[in-house]
Amino acid sequence: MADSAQAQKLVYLVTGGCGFLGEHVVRMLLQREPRLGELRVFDRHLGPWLEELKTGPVRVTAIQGDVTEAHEVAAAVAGAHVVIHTAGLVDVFGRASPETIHEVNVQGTRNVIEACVQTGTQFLVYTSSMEVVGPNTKGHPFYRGNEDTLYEAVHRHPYPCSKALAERLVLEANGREVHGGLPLVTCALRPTGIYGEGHQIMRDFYRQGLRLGGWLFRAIPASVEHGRVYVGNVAWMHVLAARELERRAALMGGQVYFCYDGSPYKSYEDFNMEFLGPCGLQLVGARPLLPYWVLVFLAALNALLQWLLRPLVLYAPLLNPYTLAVASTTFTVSTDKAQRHFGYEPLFSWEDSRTRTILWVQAAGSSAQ
Ligand SMILES: NC(=O)C1=CN([C@@H]2O[C@H](COP(=O)(O)OP(=O)(O)OC[C@H]3O[C@@H](n4cnc5c(N)ncnc54)[C@H](O)[C@@H]3O)[C@@H](O)[C@H]2O)C=CC1
Ligand SMILES: CC(C)CCC[C@@H](C)[C@H]1CC[C@H]2[C@@H]3[C@H](O)CC4=CC(=O)CC[C@]4(C)[C@H]3CC[C@]12C
Repeated sequence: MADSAQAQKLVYLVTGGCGFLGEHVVRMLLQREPRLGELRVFDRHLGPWLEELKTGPVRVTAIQGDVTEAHEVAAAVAGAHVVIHTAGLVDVFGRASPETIHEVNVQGTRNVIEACVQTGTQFLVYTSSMEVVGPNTKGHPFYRGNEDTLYEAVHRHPYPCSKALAERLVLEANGREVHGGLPLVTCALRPTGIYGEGHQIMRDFYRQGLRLGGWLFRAIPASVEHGRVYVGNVAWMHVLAARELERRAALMGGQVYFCYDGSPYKSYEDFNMEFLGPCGLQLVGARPLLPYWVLVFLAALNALLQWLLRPLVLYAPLLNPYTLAVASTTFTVSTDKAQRHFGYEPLFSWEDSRTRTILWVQAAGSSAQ
């Protein structure tokens, strides 16, 4: 990827390329990366939509594989110039065991790093999460913070623990010598709560509202701000970061970047209503209908039931002590680091992001998608 090879076509690998974010990264690369020569999409479950991409000018290679299998990862990485590692087990509901979450998120990331080192792939962008910072278990607010804001990051839940460990591995790997003698250049992107087309929890809230006759009931005070970012902008940030890692290796290598855009600061529920409202739902109550201690009790009861029922059935409701703590603690970012370091500007305005999401909720809510 030297100056003389400006026209060189590059091979990109996207792990988790069939997930909610991964699919947007894949489509964004195809639309906006002029140097793309081959796109490898690696996922445990390949989506049927990949077939339609194979007819375009860029070679799209679908690879069914598991990031926990080092040899499968190494085979997929071999010959790639850039890896965008989005694959992960996103589970804060207790569906998977802590061991499985660790295996996929930490060992999987270790496998990706080692594959880059062994095969000589020099550029790695990792999808981290706001959760590597917080909210912490003490419920301290993180109000319009940035990458340098001091915050007591205390993790107990397996998901944020795994993302924090994996992020550290990626950052520590920056500068390692890869096969061929060049240095590995890595960075980590930390999205806040991602929304947009394909957001399953949003679809679930919509369906639940429809079942309740069009009503949703406020659980969290409107004053609690929750950071959200549109999936198209998160994808765009990945594409830009991957593109600029080579040119700005000294500046970007080993750095973390929060993902941000023009989405407004609101509570989790009020933000969701930006989409669910136009789809005909109403949020009842200016204040939470239940006192907070009742929610704490219900969340604890859900956790107990999950544990008791585990031998018989998987009981994994949205409300548990961890999700309640995340939803009821202010966590918002305000930063321009990605703009300063690699020229990121959101590709989609808030109005555009909102419209696209509303159209998707309407379509997804009424189909079996
Ligand atoms: N959804 C959100 O709000 C946020 C997500 N993130 C991170 O973004 C990344 C993508 O998340 P989403 O798209 O929301 O999740 P997702 O569950 O929709 O996508 C993850 C993809 O990874 C694949 N995958 C899981 N285990 C795998 C394995 N062992 N081997 C190969 N592929 C595997 C899944 O099949 C899936 O296609 C994750 O790393 C997550 O931690 C970060 C912040 C917020
Ligand atoms: C009435 C209930 C208390 C409402 C429950 C909402 C929760 C299911 C969601 C509230 C906040 C979400 C999390 C947040 O957006 C940050 C995240 C980052 C990630 O990396 C993965 C997803 C998530 C943990 C996200 C999950 C759902 C919530 C807990």
